[in-house]
Order: sequence, then C-alpha cells, then structure tokens
Amino acid sequence: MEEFKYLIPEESIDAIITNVEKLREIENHLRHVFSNHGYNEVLMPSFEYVDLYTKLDCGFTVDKMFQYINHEGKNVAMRLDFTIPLARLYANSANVGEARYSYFGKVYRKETMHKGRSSEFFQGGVELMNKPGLQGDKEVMTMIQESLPGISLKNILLELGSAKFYNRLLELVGNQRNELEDILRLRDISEMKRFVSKNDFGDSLNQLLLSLPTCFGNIDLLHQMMKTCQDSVLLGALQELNDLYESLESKEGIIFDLGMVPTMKYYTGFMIKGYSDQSANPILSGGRYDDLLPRFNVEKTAVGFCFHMNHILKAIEKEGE
Ligand SMILES: N[C@@H](Cc1c[nH]c[nH+]1)C(=O)O
Repeated sequence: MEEFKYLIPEESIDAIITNVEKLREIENHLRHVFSNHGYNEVLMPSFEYVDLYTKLDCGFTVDKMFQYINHEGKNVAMRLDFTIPLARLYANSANVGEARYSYFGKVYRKETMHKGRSSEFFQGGVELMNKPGLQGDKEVMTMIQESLPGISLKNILLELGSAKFYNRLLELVGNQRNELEDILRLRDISEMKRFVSKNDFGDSLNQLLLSLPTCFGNIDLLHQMMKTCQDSVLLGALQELNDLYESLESKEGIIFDLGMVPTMKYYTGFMIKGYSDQSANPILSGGRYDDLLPRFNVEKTAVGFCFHMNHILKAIEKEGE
C-alpha cells in the first residue's frame, strides 16, 4: 500500500554517488588541471531540443533520451551529451578562433536493461575548438596524462584507436558495413572468420579484418600493422596515431586498439578510452571530431574528452576492498 516508500523507478537507484567528498576532491583536481591549460568552465543547460541530438546524424536515438513535450509543442530532452551542445555554443559565439571549454555535470542516458543501474552519469571534461591535427590532439592527450595522478587509481590503461581507420574499413566493406560493426563491437573472432570467407575482400583486407578482433598491443603492434597495411587512407590513420604517440613525453600505460568501435558517431580522428583494472567501463573517453562544427555551418575542427566520474568512484571503491 505504501510501496512508494520502498520502490525506486527502474531508471533510478538509491543514490547516484555516496562518496561525494571524493567526487569533489577529484573534480577540483581536474578543474585545476583544466584551468591551468586555459579552459573556461561553462555551466551548460539541462534541457535541449531532441532535434539537436537526432538531426545531426551523431547516432543518438530517442530511446536513449528522457524527454517531454514543452508548451511550444516541441520535444525536449534532458542533456544526453556535453559535446554537441558545446559545439552549438561555439558555433553561435562571435569568436570562432581557438576556444577552450571545460564542464562538470550529468548526462542522462536511458539504459536498455536498467536492473539496478543508474541512467545518470557524472562527467567532467573539455572541448578544444579550432586547434586542428597533431597540436590539438597532443594538448588533449597531455591534459589526460596530467589529470591521471589526481584521480586516485593505480593501474590505468590508455587505449588509442582511430575513427578514421574504422570509417575507412566500413567504406571498404561497402554494403556489409553493418555486419562488420556488429562483429567488431562484440570482438567476435569466429563471426569475423565467417564474414571474411563469405565475402572475400581480397588477401590484404581479409588478413587485416581477421586480425582486428584481437588487434591490441603496444607500439610494436602499430608498427607491424603499418608495414602490412596497403590502403593509403588506413595507413594515414595509423601514421597519425604513431605521430601522436611519438609526440607525447610520457608513453606510460598507452596501448593501441585498432578494432576500437567509436562510442560516438561524431569521431573522425584518434579516439581514446581509459580503463582501470577495477572497472569494466571506461573511466574516460574522447577523441577528435572534425565534422561536427561544420554541421553547425562553422568550418572548424574540434577535439575533446571527458572523465566518467561514476565509473572512477566505483573503481576507487573496489580498489579499496
Ligand atoms: N562526449 C563524449 C566524450 C567526449 C568529449 N569530447 C569528445 N568526446 C562522451 O560522452 O563519451
């Protein structure tokens, strides 16, 4: 009868984060790193038109959104992502030179299977507008590396992938792209074997595809792939990853994952995911997304990343056990 006192909606959990003191400690550390690099913190709105997320071909679908119809009769969603609204902010600003934004706050994403999982994700990140190529990528990577010591996790692995590489692969397999995406997402070795023998893309591409589900390793792996890769676009993408790696002062904990599937459809260049050995979910993610600002009619490039605070705090908790 008084169920409301005990039950929690399936989209929710009892408390999103209980160790808020730790959250604030990490947040302040990150705030410090970001502002030292000249990033201005912006407090973004919680509500956006659904169209902002769906009509730019960024891969967001309405089933992921918490939405309602406002008094104008328009569909409004709770913030699903910081990167897209910040791209709009930049595109609408008078200054379209170099710009640096940082942010802290929640995004709201519906889970397909709720069961004890929250739909609210606390992020802290940055977006760097109009610093193209290696210089921009390096700035972001350096900030990630500088941030890591302050997040209290011992073993962090930084995985680098490339959306340019991935998108070219999809182009090369033509009509079979959806199938390839599924196989790579699941890293399914036997499905990949079946896929390759069914389609036969020629020796070189066949061999490359077969290697992808398990294609992670250190810089030697990248060099080996560069030797065998024959397609100039694929090779160019690998060369970019190599240049980024070489430009970094510290190479600690960096590995390559050439089968990495973009979590966001807007990525166009390098992609990064950070993992703690205590968390199955990434504690940070990001990458270059040069095609997003042009969709707001501003021919400028962008790159950024965010920390996933919920996953960081979970991993810290586990590490303490
Ligand atoms: N918005 C991305 C992270 C990112 C920031 N900038 C670029 N990528 C995410 O939620 O995963």
